[in-house]
Amino acid sequence: IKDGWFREISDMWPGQAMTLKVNQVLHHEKSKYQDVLIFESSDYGTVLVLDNVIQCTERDEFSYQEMITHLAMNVHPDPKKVLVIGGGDGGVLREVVKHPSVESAILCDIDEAVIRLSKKYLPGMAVGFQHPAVTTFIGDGFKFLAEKKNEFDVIITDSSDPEGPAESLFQKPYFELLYSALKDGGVITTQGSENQWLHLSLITNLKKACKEVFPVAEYAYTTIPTYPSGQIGFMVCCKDPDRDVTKPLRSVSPEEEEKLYKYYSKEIHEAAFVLPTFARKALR
Ligand SMILES: NCCCN[C@H]1CC[C@H](N)CC1
Repeated sequence: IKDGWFREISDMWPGQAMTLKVNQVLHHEKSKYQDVLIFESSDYGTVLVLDNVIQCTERDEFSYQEMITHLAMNVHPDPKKVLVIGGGDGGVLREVVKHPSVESAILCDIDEAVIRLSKKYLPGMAVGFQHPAVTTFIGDGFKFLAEKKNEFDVIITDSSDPEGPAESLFQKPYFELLYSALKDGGVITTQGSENQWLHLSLITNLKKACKEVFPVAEYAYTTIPTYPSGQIGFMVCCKDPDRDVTKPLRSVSPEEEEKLYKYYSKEIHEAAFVLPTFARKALR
């Protein structure tokens, strides 16, 4: 933080940096895995930063948390058992438990500090931990998954970026673990390494790795002001070769949508998979 501004400078997005005006630093510590910074911004509410990378802000987190969750949940006919890898701020859990079909929602995050500090400073996201169907594990998601076979209907990988503790969650062996931990017809979403403006080659490789493991693998994106270039993408994959993940299997009325969501809707679900020509060509 310099002269009252936080600057998200990283070699993952060369020559550009989101800056947010800081009112006050609320907490700063070195956890076992990463540097954890939480500050009160002037216009985006409380902000969580890990290793100098913005993870979420109170003002726009709903875009990411809703889309990474409901793009998966709404293309599964009856999701009962859900796993979240990462997601220590609790926002994805808050979204998962909006689905009445959910009997068990398990979260596995490697860093207890993120969970502890989200509960203290980000109550609007950490509310997800309070639901009775939720169980939380602290540990390496990669190792956690290796012991699970044919267990989950939906697995959401809500991780930080490929540089850091989440590195192994962007490689093919991880997608093989996801595949075997899913029941038949299971669905996964993962944070798709940033966006089409910055990392099109990374996304091309990610989609290729997913297609070697899953019969269905599609890339979708959402707009979110505080992520680099104002958007972030997701891989959405399914074990069922006949599932069209670009259209929700289940949806509610527009009135009900306005009660449940601030970003997601069945129209946005379909639009999220419509890519600009340069990206569509690269991801063909
Ligand atoms: N639930 C927190 C979101 C974590 N995902 C982020 C995606 C964009 C990245 N630059 C940082 C992590």
